[in-house]
Amino acid sequence: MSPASAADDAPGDDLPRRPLHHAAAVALLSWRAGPGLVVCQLAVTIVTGLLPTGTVWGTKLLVDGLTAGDPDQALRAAGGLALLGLASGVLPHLTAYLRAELDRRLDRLLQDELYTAVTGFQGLSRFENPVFLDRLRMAAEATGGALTPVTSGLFDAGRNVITLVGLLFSLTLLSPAMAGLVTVAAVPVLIARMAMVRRRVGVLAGLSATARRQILYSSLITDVRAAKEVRLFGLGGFLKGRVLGELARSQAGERRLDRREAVIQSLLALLSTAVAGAGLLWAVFSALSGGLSLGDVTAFVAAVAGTQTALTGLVETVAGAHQALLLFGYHAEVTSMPDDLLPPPRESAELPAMRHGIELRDVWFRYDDSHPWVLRGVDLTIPYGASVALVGLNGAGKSTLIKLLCRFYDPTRGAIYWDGADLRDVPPGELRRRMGVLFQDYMCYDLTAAENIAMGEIDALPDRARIEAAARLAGAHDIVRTLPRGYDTLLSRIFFGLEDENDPQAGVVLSGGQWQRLALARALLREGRDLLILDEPSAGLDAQAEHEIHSRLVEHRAGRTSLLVSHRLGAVRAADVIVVLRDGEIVEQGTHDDLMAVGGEYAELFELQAKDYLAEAEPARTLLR
Ligand SMILES: Nc1ncnc2c1ncn2[C@@H]1O[C@H](COP(=O)(O)OP(=O)(O)OP(=O)(O)O)[C@@H](O)[C@H]1O
Repeated sequence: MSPASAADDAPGDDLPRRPLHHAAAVALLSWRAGPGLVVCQLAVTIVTGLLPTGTVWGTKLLVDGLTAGDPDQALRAAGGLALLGLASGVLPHLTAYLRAELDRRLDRLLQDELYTAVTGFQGLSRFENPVFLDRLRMAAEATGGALTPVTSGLFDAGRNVITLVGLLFSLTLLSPAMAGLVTVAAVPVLIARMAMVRRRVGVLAGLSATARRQILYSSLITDVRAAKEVRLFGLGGFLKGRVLGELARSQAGERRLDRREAVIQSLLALLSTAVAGAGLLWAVFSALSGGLSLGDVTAFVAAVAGTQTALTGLVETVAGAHQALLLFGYHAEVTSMPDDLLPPPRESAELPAMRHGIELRDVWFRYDDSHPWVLRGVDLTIPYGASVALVGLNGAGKSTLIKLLCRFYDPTRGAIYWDGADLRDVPPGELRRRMGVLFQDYMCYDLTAAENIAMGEIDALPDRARIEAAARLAGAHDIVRTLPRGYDTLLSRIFFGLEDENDPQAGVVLSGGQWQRLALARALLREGRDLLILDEPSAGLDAQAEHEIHSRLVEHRAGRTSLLVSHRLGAVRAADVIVVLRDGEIVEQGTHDDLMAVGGEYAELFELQAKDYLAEAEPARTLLR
């Protein structure tokens, strides 16, 4: 296993720990998101936290003033209570606005951090690792307002603590024993709730593989690319069964959890009721024996209820925040992961323009320790200015070799040198800027034709002449020209805006070969790069287009360092060097004539293809006659 994937798997599927550390990180992020908002919320929190204590004492003064026949005290208390009532009515709205605004800013920051981290991973191995993908999904769940229980929770907890201190102080004046009992009774509630939260997040994390499969199956039901086969092969029922099966599995886990929580919550409610009941009995007996005034009893009952409410609120706040913090733990984990290429690429190193070429020295590669070798001791030179063609049967390792040249992975053993510099010492961004690449599984972007080509070099987007030149070279210009809005035609079934939706010519769907030409134009837009790599550039093209494009490419590649992968051997015969790969090993290399003279694997494949073409041509000619 590569060091990066080992780090991704360890320590298993357990939950990120250190909730207090994460709470501090969220507090710091909130401060970065809006220091003014945080200060305002703090002020509002302190005032709101003192409101219940003020109300308890205001009520006691009012009742005592009324029973003692003291109108001044009663009126002052009533006025104070009215002000407290006003504050209780207004402050929640102010709090809600401040929270929402802080959450919006925090969310932008979190998403920025997450996407910066994910786009910063230079290799591909993470994105093929299901453990990492699960963590990424959990990390993404920490955005979109999921951290509200933490940000609001920090203030809510502060408010509840202030309320509690005030009420417990009042309660201690009336009955120290009762104050102690209420506090002690809250401890098991807190412990039980925390355990419940940890368990819930643990169960949800354990179900993430189920959720991943559920998403996979349901996307197959709705994906336009799968729609043809799903209908033709009648796979709808099968896929639906899979989705519902996974759903039932995840719901069973959640159901067990809900039942367990319902039982524990009921027991905790019983405990709170018993404590409140005991307090009420004590107050009644004390009042009957003359130990407490009517105002004291009112204040006591309100204080016990207020304390229990504040304690329950505190426990719920902490529990909710704890759950969100565990999600934030995944976010913190993903955003602090080191690069998956080890050792981390040096950002400052420069890659000089190519002078001599690229050399693979005894390169061995496998995707993972558990996978078989894909490349076995490859020694290959791509000389500067030469066109090299790579051929071989399916699975021989051709695309893998290209991925290593782009440094999406590092060789497991051996090394690749660019003019003598080990690719491990070259910043991947710098390396990739030197290349134009057409991948076998190229992208079709839901963007305009011009944008689809400009994706190869986004700075060239305003330069229509350059885009057109690349399109001409790839044989795409005549196709794009005839589109309803030429280069500005949206290539998509999905319409972006309402105005587009009403335009019947808004989105255009291209054929496979037409997409192929656009993807080729994208690679050719990166003109003047040191290395041009084309992996099956004519796979989807008709015979005429293939011939036309290959003739142009032969011309274009002349004098340029290039690597061409193709199964159509007629297309590679003009290459300076043809390399035959079999099961990850180079078995032959030389010019077309050399290899034909040797009569080995290349010659055999070439003759086979040539014979097929001739055999196909013969009946066609007969038919035409
Ligand atoms: N991401 C991956 N993870 C694990 N194994 C992979 C991965 N990509 C390719 N392989 C395996 O590596 C081997 C070589 O695949 P590769 O795509 O390099 O072959 P290829 O020569 O380009 O084949 P083709 O002519 O079919 O395109 C195959 O056995 C394939 O299963």
